[in-house]
Amino acid sequence: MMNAIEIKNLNKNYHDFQLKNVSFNVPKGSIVGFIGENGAGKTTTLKAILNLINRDNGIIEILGMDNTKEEKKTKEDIGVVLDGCNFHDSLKTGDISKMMASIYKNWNLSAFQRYLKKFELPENKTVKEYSRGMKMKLQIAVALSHDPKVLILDEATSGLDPIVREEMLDVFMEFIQDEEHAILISSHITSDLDKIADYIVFIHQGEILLNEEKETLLEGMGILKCSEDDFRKLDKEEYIRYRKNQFGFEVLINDKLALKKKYKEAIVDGVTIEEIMLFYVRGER
Ligand SMILES: Nc1ncnc2c1ncn2[C@@H]1O[C@H](COP(=O)(O)OP(=O)(O)OP(=O)(O)O)[C@@H](O)[C@H]1O
Repeated sequence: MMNAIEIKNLNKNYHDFQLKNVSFNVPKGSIVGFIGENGAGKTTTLKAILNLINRDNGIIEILGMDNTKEEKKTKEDIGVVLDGCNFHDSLKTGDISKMMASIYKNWNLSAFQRYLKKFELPENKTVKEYSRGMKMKLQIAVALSHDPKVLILDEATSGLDPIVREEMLDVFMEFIQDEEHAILISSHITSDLDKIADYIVFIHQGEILLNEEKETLLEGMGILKCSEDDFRKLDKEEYIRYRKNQFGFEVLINDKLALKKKYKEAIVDGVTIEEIMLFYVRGER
C-alpha cells in the first residue's frame, strides 16, 4: 500500500455548492498541499475525509481502511488541526491531556509534554489566555501526540509568525521522514507549500483542476512576458492561461524549456504556486 489517503469520486451537494468527483491520493512519505480560493471546497473535502459530513457518494480510504466502515480505527491514525481552536476556553493543557487520553488509545503524555516545551506553551494558563498562535500550536501539539500516521491540517499555519511557522514546517517535514507518515495540508500561505509540499492538489469551484508533483510544476511551468504580436504566434497547446496588463501579455507556459528552444529570444521567468493559482483562476484561455 503506497497511499496514506485515497479519495475516489467524492461528491457532496450543498444547495449552492457541489464537490464534483473529487479524486486524489496522499502518498506515504509525502506532504500534499491542498490549495484553492475561499469557498473552493477544501474544508468540505477535509471534513469528508474525517467523516464529519455525510457525502453523497465516493470512497475514502485511510491506510487502506474505508473511513466510514472503519471509522474508529481510522480516527486513531489521523492527527487533525482544523481552522479555529476546538478546545474550551476554561481548559489547561493538563485537562486537555486527560481528555485526549480518554479518546486516543495511543495518547502519549510524555510526547505531549515534550511538544508543549518545544512550542513554549505554558501549562498554567487556560486556553482563553492563549494567543491565536499559541492556540494553533496547542492544536498541532495535540495532533502529534497520539502517534498518528496521517496529519490533516486545515490552515494550520495561519496566525503564526514567520519564525514559528518555519519551526512548524520543520516539524511537519520531520513527521514524514520515515516514509510511513503523510500530511494533507490546506493553506493560503502558498509560500509554505513552495517549501514543504511534494504534491499540489488545486481545487476550484468544487473540482480538482490540478494534481501534480510540485517539482514538475515549478520546473516545467514558466511565465512568458511578451507583446500581443508575439502572444498571437503561440499555439494554444503551448500555454495554459494568459493575462493581459498595461505592458503587454503574461502567459503561463506548460513547458518552458520547449518554448525557449522554439523561441530563442523569449524571456520566461520561473513561477510560484501562488502565480499558478492566480493564472488558473483569473487568467484567460
Ligand atoms: N454546512 C454547509 N451548508 C451549506 N453550504 C456549506 C456548508 N459548509 C460549506 N458550505 C459551502 O461549501 C462551499 C465550500 O466551502 P469550504 O469551507 O469547503 O471552502 P474552503 O475551500 O475551505 O474555503 P476557505 O478557504 O474560505 O476556508 C462554500 O460555498 C460554503 O458556503
